[in-house]
Amino acid sequence: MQVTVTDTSTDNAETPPPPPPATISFEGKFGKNPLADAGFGAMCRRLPSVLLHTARMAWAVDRPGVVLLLACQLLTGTAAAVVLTFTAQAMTHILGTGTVSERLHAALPALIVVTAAAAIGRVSGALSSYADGRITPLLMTEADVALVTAVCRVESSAYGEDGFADRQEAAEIGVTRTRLMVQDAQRFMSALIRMIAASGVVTTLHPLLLPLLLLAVLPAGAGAVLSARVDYETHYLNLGDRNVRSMMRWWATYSRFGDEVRANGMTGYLTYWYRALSDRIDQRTLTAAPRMLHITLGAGALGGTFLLCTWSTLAWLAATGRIALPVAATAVIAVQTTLAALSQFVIHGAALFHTSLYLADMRSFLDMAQERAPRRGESAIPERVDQIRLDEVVFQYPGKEEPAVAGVSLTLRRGEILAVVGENGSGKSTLTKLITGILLADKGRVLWDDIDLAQADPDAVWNRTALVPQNFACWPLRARENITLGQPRTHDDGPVWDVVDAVGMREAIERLPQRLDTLLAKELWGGAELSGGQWQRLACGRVLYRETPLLILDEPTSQMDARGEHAIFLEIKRIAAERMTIVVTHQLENTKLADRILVMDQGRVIEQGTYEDLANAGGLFAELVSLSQDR
Ligand SMILES: Nc1ncnc2c1ncn2[C@@H]1O[C@H](COP(=O)(O)OP(=O)(O)OP(=O)(O)O)[C@@H](O)[C@H]1O
Repeated sequence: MQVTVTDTSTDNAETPPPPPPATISFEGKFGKNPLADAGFGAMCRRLPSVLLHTARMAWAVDRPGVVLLLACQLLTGTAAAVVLTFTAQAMTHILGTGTVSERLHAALPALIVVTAAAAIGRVSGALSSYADGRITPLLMTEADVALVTAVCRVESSAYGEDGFADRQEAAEIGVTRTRLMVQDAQRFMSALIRMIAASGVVTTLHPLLLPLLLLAVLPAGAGAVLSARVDYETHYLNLGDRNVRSMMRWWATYSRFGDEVRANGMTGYLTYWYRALSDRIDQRTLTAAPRMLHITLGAGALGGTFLLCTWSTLAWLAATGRIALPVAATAVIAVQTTLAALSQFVIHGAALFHTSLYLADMRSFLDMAQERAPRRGESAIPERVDQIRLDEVVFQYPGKEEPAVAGVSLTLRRGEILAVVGENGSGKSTLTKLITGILLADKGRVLWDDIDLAQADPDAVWNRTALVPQNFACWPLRARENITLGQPRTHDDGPVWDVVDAVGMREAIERLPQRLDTLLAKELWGGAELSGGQWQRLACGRVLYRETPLLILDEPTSQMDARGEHAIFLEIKRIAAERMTIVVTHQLENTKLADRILVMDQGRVIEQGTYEDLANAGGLFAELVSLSQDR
């Protein structure tokens, strides 16, 4: 992905104007719109597979609904054919010879059939809508859940891949379009059935009429498909900008960042930025409008001309006595009905095609996510892990020049507390991600009791890890779930309160309106908010609750007061004998509790030892200690 920031500053302006949002253009395989080379024929050929896919998805969520829908479709089509055929019969009688009452009498049976068939058509139409109403919400939920599950399951390295987030955004739009999927398919099918029925009747009246009618509606169909293509092209061009815009929208409006936005005077720039990006998106959309107009006008003119030919032909056939007058009258109705069915057929075919473009994005993202799901092997990890060993481990983030971890070897034993220190960007967090198997080493191995993480079932590994990352989540869930999230439920709250005590949160939780049941999201009705340090205590409580053989805390106390910090480190020491503990910290005083300190620099371990050893060794650690004391 290439990001270009255009600078609009001018030499003579006193202060340069704010920079506009970066222009994002895709390169590589996502640089090419999948529709760019697709012709009209290719697009039409897509419809059967879309219908099949829709049917399969619908079948998976609601079989009775699909059966009902199909039965109603057939019934609607048959009813339409019956209406048309018997209307023709009734017409022949009504416009035939005899007195009015004789003619009406003769037409009565046909009229009764027409009324009954029309009623059946209406009822089955209503039942079709009911079936659609049953299937669509289930389908949307399935698609939505599939997307969320797929994203939660990918290897975490996928997040850093170019195009992943934008494909995800496209898939999100696909999920919302699922709403139209069954409706479009249903309307298309019903128009198809009505069209077949009506065209059969029209052909029996005169063979010339059907080809002429087809010609009259084809331009409308082609126009609708071309418009769908233009719409999708615009959507494709706007995808990157839309994605950035929705991210920025969240950051700018999320209440948790509201103070920073206001107190730093960011509101003006953020709203300017949002407006500028929205204008850019609108600009692309507006550029498409004249193209759409040309397509619609062209299709309308061509279709109108052909329609005129159809009516003229019908008039000519009647005037020259090639068809009888009652047949001509029937033909008028049949032509109208066929025309309507044909128009519906092409319009809904185009709509189905349009929807399918977005659904294809969803499917291709799900495939992409599936390809990026962990495939590491199934080696089990024992309940008890006694040792973790890193063997010349190297890891480089995609697109980076230098490895973040550049050949680290170390052994961590059960009962040991390891502190990892080093300057910003030295590779500490990346090292913890490699130890937990969130990232897999490019070179070297990470062994848990001789089991290589590259071959181990990741869920088994993560069931035995507990991690407080630097950027931990403040879950909009109840206080209890903020501690138990990821663990099986217990019968009572005893173990939860034990952890609450360990992180010194009892008083704060008891003051909440519903104690452990309080929803920790002030934005939501009945919710409450915690302070930054309290949230951090809760995040520490969450990992302590897990009782796993590996405990990793990355800057766990950066927002805590001295009492909170003291409580956490006391607890870490108390439970250390049962597990391996890693603490990443910039508070060098806190490393005194560690059995061993690892000092990292540019992805390498450059010093290790106890606090006393390192503080007197005259190396980087000693320098950092003296800087921290120099106030
Ligand atoms: N997701 C990522 N994608 C690309 N590069 C990354 C990513 N995360 C970290 N890096 C890079 O890897 C290097 C090491 O980062 P890491 O987060 O491991 O450092 P750290 O020692 O934990 O830093 P800090 O003390 O600031 O938390 C840095 O150069 C950083 O820019």
